[in-house]
Amino acid sequence: MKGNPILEVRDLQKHFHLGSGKTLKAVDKLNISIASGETFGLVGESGCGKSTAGRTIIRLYEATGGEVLFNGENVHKLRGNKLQEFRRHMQMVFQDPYASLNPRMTVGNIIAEGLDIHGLADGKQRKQRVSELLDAVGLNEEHASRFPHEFSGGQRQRIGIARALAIEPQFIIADEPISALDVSVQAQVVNLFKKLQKERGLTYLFIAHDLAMVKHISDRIGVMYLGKLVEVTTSEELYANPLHPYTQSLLSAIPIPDPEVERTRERIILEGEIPSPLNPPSGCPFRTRCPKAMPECAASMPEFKEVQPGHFTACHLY
Ligand SMILES: Nc1ncnc2c1ncn2[C@@H]1O[C@H](COP(=O)(O)OP(=O)(O)OP(=O)(O)O)[C@@H](O)[C@H]1O
Repeated sequence: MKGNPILEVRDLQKHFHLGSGKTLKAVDKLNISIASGETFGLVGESGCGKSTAGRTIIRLYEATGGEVLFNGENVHKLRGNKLQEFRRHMQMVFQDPYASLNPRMTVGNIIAEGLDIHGLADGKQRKQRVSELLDAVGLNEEHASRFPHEFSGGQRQRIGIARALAIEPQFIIADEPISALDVSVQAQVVNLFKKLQKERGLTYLFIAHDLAMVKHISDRIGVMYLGKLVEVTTSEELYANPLHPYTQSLLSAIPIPDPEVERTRERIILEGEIPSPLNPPSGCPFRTRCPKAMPECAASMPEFKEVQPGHFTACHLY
């Protein structure tokens, strides 16, 4: 990690208590530090707890346990003005650019919502800010009077990004912001995130299930499985030297454009489905699908530790 942490997540837990009296541990003792100006990619299959982690960090959900420190302050203890201030500094971009924009509001009013809530600009100044924001995300000021349905998926996500930027946050949680978009526009939106980061010194938590795209934006990547982090390291290191068998299988599923390499390389096909988080396996949560599982994997949960400089994993092989 480069620089001082802006966000520190310590032993974060989010449990859902279901009607049946059962408890679903969607996020189980998550630890992440993110430096100012860094992009941390959080990846894993559907249902592993990525969105719940993001929503608990930004306090859309109350945490069951652990803490989230933002600029050194415990987010889940903030009240009143301090909470309001935190809400200004951390914003979220959602996955579905169709569902997350109010269809009855003009684009200008959607983008200015944060300015209105926080009383940051009105009249001419508000209009000016909206037009600057549209420009920053590659749209133009005429778009302000239109409605979301008049735009393509990629353009709508640009509007969602402009809305998040309006109150000049330091930190953005992007929850699968490109998953709903056509492959051809995914790279454009990733490039927009990168450009905005450079211009504004933003820090990102970038949530994705697709390891291929996340590589292009992340400085470091954390891989999640059944509510737990199984591996964290830099993007380059994760691709060059994945340690956890789960990461190895995710990487082996990414197609390689060179047919000769693609034909000869080994694919790791995981057997079975992800176990239900309501009834997780004993020991390591991945052991029921792991091609390298050993008896001790059922007996105890491996410790999450630094096995090479800056490279952390939770696996009994190391
Ligand atoms: N509000 C909720 N009430 C009960 N269970 C929930 C709730 N939200 C999420 N879950 C459960 O928590 C687990 C983690 O879900 P989450 O949406 O965080 O995963 P994810 O990795 O982001 O998946 P996806 O990419 O499909 O959104 C899942 O088993 C899910 O069913």
